Amino acid sequence: MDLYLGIDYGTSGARAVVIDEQGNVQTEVRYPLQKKTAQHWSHRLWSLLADIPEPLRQQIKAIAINGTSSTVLLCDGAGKPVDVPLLYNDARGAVVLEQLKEIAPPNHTVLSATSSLAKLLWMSQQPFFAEARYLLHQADWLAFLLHGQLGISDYHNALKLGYDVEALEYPKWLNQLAIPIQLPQVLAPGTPIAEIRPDIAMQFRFHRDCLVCAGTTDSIAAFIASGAELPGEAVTSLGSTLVLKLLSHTRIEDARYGIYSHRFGDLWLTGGASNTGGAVLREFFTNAELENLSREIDPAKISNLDYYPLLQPGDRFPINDPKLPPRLTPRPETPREFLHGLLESIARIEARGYELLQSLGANQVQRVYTAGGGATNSTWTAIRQRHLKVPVVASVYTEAAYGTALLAKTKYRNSQ
Ligand SMILES: Nc1ncnc2c1ncn2[C@@H]1O[C@H](COP(=O)(O)OP(=O)(O)OP(=O)(O)O)[C@@H](O)[C@H]1O
Ligand SMILES: O=C(CO)[C@H](O)[C@H](O)CO
Repeated sequence: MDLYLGIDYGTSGARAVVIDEQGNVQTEVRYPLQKKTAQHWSHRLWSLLADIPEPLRQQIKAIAINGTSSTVLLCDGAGKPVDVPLLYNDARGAVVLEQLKEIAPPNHTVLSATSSLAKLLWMSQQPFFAEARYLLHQADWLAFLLHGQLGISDYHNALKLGYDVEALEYPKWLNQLAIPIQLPQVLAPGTPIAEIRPDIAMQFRFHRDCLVCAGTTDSIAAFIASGAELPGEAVTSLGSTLVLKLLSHTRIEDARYGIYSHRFGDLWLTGGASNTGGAVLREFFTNAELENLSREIDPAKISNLDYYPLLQPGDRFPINDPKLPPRLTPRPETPREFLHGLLESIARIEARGYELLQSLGANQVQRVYTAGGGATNSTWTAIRQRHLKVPVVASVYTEAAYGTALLAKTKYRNSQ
């Protein structure tokens, strides 16, 4: 039997899913991510591989990995990180935005405090930069651990670095930054890169010809897993963050609102990512409280509490402002009313996001699939449907790792 392994690195956890040729799940493994260091990521990678039953491991033909979008790190010529990674929502690049504005086209995706290019420019001005040879995304570095080749990425991860996903090259204006670093060579997501390193094949008993493929981002992987495939179909990832992806004939880029488009076959995956979402809910409620209190909420009733739920100042989409203050007051008397206000407010932000995408030219939303921890909340689904005014359905598969395994399978098959 030929099998395919997809690995997902999200905000709170790392997961692995093995699927067969028919797309059936053969096994699923998960670990929490507790530290924001590359060393912790690598420990988790070895644990995930070790937990896949050996008979399955031996039949895996291709592996792909997804990571959080715009989580980047610098490493030396041997692939050793020279400093801690900068996570997707790290906005310290705000201080270099004026410099970037002088060279990047107006409204370009990189003109955001959290873009990979803003992070790279910021890092290039730090003392540790002297040791750096390569800039890699989280998914690139994890795949490197398996295939051993440095400096390779995919055009989903490379979008926020400024890579031109239409012309399939780095734009000329990027050279003006003259940052002395090796930017990754960019492949189509899922492209087989190389066979798994022989020592790793030996240690974990993978077949020697198992291929490691170029990866993607966590939210695109969730989109692939969802079953959405037609223009006008969208996927909201309601995990720690709120991410919108709408399949469209039209490409849209607008840094004012943190809107960008990923290349997706012959179409565009338009959308944006907000810092609001489940991480704010988790700050105030346990998962059990979320379930129990949600059941007591009447979703047909509108909560007039108008929050902008954030854990710290700054959002990326649909308001792109690294200083945007959280708004979590007034605090009502009961936890139920407070939760109702939070769910309603996040639903408003989601609806505002889709309205913006459509007003800027994306296809009209026909249906919204949902992935992530928030997808299980039927009260929230009903509130969101009231705002979105289109059917809101659960994704066919909600695990991003499943989408990444599908990507590996499809690209492996096409390459044979
Ligand atoms: N019943 C619920 N209603 C609403 N939100 C929930 C519920 N249960 C869990 N959540 C939220 O879902 C989030 C966890 O979902 P998920 O595992 O998809 O998050 P994630 O951290 O984004 O995942 P990833 O690690 O893939 O990035 C938590 O932040 C939690 O607040
Ligand atoms: O930036 C994002 C998607 O474009 C997400 O917020 C991040 O990947 C974490 O899920």
